Amino acid sequence: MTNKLYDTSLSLLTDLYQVTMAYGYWKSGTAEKESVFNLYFRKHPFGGGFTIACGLTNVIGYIENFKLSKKDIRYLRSLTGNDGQPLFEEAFLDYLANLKLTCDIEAIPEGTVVFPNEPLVRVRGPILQCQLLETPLLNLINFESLIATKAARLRLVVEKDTLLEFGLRRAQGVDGGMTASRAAYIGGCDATSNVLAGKLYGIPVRGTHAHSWVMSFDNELEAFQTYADVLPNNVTLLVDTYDSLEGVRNAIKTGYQLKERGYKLAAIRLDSGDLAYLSIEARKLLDEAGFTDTSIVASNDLDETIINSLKQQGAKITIWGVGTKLVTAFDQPALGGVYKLAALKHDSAVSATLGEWDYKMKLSEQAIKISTPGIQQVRRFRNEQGFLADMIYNENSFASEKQQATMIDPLDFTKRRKFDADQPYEDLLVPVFRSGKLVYESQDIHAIRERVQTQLAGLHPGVKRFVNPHLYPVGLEKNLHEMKTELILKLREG
Ligand SMILES: Nc1ncnc2c1ncn2[C@@H]1O[C@H](COP(=O)(O)OP(=O)(O)OP(=O)(O)O)[C@@H](O)[C@H]1O
Ligand SMILES: O=P(O)(O)OC[C@H]1O[C@H](OP(=O)(O)OP(=O)(O)O)[C@H](O)[C@@H]1O
Ligand SMILES: O=C(O)c1cccnc1
Repeated sequence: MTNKLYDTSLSLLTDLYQVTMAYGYWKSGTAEKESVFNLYFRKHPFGGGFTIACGLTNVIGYIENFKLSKKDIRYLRSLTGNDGQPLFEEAFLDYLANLKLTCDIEAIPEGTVVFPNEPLVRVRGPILQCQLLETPLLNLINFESLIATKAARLRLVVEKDTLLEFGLRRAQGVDGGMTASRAAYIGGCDATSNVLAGKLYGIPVRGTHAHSWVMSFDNELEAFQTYADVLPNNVTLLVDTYDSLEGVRNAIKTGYQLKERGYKLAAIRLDSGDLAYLSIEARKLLDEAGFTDTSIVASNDLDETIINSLKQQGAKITIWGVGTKLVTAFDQPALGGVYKLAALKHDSAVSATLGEWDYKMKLSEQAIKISTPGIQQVRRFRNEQGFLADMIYNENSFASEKQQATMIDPLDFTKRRKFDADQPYEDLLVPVFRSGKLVYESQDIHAIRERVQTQLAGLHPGVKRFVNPHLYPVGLEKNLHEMKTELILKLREG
């Protein structure tokens, strides 16, 4: 486990209703009933065409540390119902105190591009345990996937430029800041200003200086020169405290002195005003003075739309500092991931073979909210150019090895795609826990970050466009589609 913020047990990080339902299962004798739940989302964030799966490392940390402590149990014992009597009986609290998670968990590795309705995490095990995991899993996957997706969008816009995450001061609390720094790096940032995230997660840290540094001196030039004296090997000067272009001239004077000492003026930073105009003018001044390899950093409420516009305006910025709008996912503050029961084993069943499962689904007046039953896996078909389509199938009604497949478009059942048995594919869900034991080797954060870029390269450019992106094909395997349709009809009939 790499996320040391979660070293202590957070076993009560769940909604009360998970614990009351757990009590209900225990009391009615169904706690051990084997069930399968899927975690998925219904709509991409930010009106985009893709989402980046993120948060699995923290899920692993959470589950590995799952154990209700004596204090947790004491707290649960103190809870009362509306008659003032204890909510839970002692024997149940004993059961919880000795509870060890024994679930099988499959998940799509972090850094993978994912699409609506695909299970990102699949949990199979005693229903009481699966139920308790609903809230923490959603909490851990929703936010990190959201921020990683935001960062990936920024990366698409900045292309080869440097992208710095500056959000800690505006993040949603300590955990919001830490988690966002991790996910932002995975999504495509090059570094963070968050020193604790650097220490705990091994993310590169970068930074410039604030206006207060300049304001604490009698004049800007003295401030710049003192900074260059103290940290000659890390000089990025913030030039906009009084007058940006005058600031660039002072930075150049400081740069000459640095050159004489064998150092260089690494960059200047613009933090207000018209960033296109100022960067173009600053570039001219720097180039005329021979500082052609001094970079221009920009910050100030940036997001992917503003950066895109600045690039189109010919801004001479090559380092982008993005804070608030990245770490708070400003334009869409939550990913709407959900966790739904998809299968329940018959009482009589003793082993998991075909026919022993009751498939479960939730109906809704809103078609988008109808869940999909089955023990699901996601098969991603590809060719040399990239990803072709994702097909969700039920492991009990479709062979896991190579076979011809028919995928049905969920928006138009008459649209079908056939994939031959020799079509290259990858099954996205991989084993993470077996009977509660970790069987997955997590990749390091840098490898996960690289995975995001190779995954994005597999997508058609239309899917990555921000305005009305092309819909990447995701469908149900024919047998699963038929089972789902039958089940809907059965449930609607009565
Ligand atoms: N050329 C530009 N095109 C599009 N957006 C820009 C451009 N230059 C700056 N912006 C963005 O416009 C927003 C507001 O900048 P504006 O210059 O109006 O105020 P400001 O510089 O932030 O003032 P303050 O001194 O309060 O920081 C910021 O989000 C900034 O990133
Ligand atoms: O704008 P963001 O994307 O959140 O990036 C981080 C901002 O934080 C700093 O500003 P500061 O805290 O001094 O506030 P100010 O720029 O609003 O004055 C920095 O100068 C950036 O402007
Ligand atoms: O290092 C910087 O320039 C920085 C860090 C945090 C927020 N804004 C800017």
